[in-house]
Amino acid sequence: MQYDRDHIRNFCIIAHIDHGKSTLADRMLEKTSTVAERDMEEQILDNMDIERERGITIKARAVRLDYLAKNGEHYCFNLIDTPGHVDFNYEVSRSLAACEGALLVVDASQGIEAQTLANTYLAIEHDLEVVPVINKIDLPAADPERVCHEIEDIIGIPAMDAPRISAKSGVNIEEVLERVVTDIPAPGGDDGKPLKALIFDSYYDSYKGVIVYVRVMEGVVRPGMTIRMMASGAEFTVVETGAMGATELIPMAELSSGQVGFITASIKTVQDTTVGDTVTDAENPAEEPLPGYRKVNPMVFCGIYPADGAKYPDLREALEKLQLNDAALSFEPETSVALGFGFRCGFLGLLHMEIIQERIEREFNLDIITTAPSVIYKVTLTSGETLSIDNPTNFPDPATILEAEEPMVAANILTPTAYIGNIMELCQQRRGIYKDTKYLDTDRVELHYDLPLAEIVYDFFDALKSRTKGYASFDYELKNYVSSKLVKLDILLNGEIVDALSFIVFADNAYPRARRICERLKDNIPRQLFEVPIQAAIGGKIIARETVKAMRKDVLAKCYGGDITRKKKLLEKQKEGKKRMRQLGTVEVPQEAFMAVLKLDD
Ligand SMILES: Nc1nc2c(ncn2[C@@H]2O[C@H](COP(=O)(O)OP(=O)(O)OP(=O)(O)O)[C@@H](O)[C@H]2O)c(=O)[nH]1
Repeated sequence: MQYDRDHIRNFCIIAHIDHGKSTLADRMLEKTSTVAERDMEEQILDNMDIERERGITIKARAVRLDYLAKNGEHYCFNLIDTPGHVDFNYEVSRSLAACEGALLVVDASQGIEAQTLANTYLAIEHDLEVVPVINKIDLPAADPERVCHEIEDIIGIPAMDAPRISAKSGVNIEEVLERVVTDIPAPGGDDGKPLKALIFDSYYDSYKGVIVYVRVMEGVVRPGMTIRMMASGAEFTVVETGAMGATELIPMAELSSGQVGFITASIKTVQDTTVGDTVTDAENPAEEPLPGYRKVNPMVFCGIYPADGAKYPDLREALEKLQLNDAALSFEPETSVALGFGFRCGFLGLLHMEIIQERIEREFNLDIITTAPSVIYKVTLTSGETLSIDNPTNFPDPATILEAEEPMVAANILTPTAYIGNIMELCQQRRGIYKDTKYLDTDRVELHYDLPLAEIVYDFFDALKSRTKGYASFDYELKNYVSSKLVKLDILLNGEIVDALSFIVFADNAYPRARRICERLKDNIPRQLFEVPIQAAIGGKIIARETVKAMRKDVLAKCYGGDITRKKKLLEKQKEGKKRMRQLGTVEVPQEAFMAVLKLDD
């Protein structure tokens, strides 16, 4: 069906995690018969397995719906799904830039939370029309009246007549669809101008190459045209253009301004189609790209090694395949004395890192060992040279360092007032610098802290949740680099440095941290045939020590009598048990030890 621009609505759904964004999207697909009910798999928009299991949306997706409104006219809805986690904030901002409006879903039992605010501010910044929707009215704890007031008081947009719905049981979904028609403006744009299309997502398809999701702002794009990516400069000939159905791509002769759709052009890698870039016509290029493009840099790094060294090529293949679809994932080969050949991998944040690790293990069936996550430190040497260090092993000798700097983030913590004390204590422990407190209403505040990224990277979010019974939410963005007293802590097992366990720590915390790590390693390393000293050292000076006592474990001891098959079985079993162990020098270390080192919070 053809729609004129007045009958197009481009919008997204924004919400705090778990407030029901994906469920509402599914209901809208159903009600507009975009997907027949029998084909309706739970949460079509979340189409990765892990997403479905974890119930979180990782990548932005878009879908086109045809809606027959009460006024008897057909409307084309382009619904753009946005990721819901702080790691993916940039992708969210690009998805918003593709829209004219946003449905703001708020859980009627929870009210406004950190991501609700963060996303709403982003939407307002992008001049979107924000339409509040109160969800989960079926819950006994639902208090839609209070939540409407909250939206008016805190965000400052009218909300008293917001649709009150239950996305789960399908109550009042029609009302939401009508609001999209009446409240969200139609897109603008001029087909006569040179092409400008915003890339807001892309993924790799083994038949068509990269499928680029775009919002056309000006001009027209059609098959046969030569297009240029304005940031990367790469040029391609368009093979196909069209719209996104819920389960398939629908080819169309062209995409004109105001429309959301896809382009294929035999593009081999998503690196050529970075989110936020502008697609233009190579023969009649736009003068300026669309605003807001940013190169996304990984913030957190860790080493990934195959548990079985022979699987190194398989690990490379897995990472290459994952990267086809994930421009934010970076990796390069590295070697560790302890772990052999592996890769240094860069991620947007911890969630992103966990997702990639999980996918390598599940989708590629590889056992891997990951080293402690690290941020990028900047070091200026006495020679004047400056270094970026993403691997603790490369941290230079303290004597050669003039200045070391670490990344700071501006953190935004939303909490009921009852937990302010607990949170301040936690932030203090993590070297946070208090900025200010903003009272949102009588029982809720927003705390602002500057925190070192290294201190929140591993378990800050969990620690925050446990100190606030899950009520606080948290959001951050990279702020700047500040000078800091940093040292490299080395761990020695049986007198040998294990490079994969080295990490960088704030100098004043080095002693307690070293002691704690030695204790943890002692708990995690099983007894061996000989006594194993565990030591922590800074630049050769030992600052903590524990010992794993020797023990001889003879698995055959129980096997008196000579049944050889039983003996074999026991030996096999012992071998199984060993698989997850790693020989580090002379000592066998289980995989868990690598992560145990990082748990700061007891
Ligand atoms: N009782 C009730 N539960 C709901 C309703 N809508 C969604 N849920 C449930 O809330 C949980 C989260 O819903 P999702 O739609 O996955 O939330 P989301 O906002 O998409 O979450 P992310 O994708 O992780 O940001 C799921 O268990 C849903 O079944 C509702 O109207 N009532």
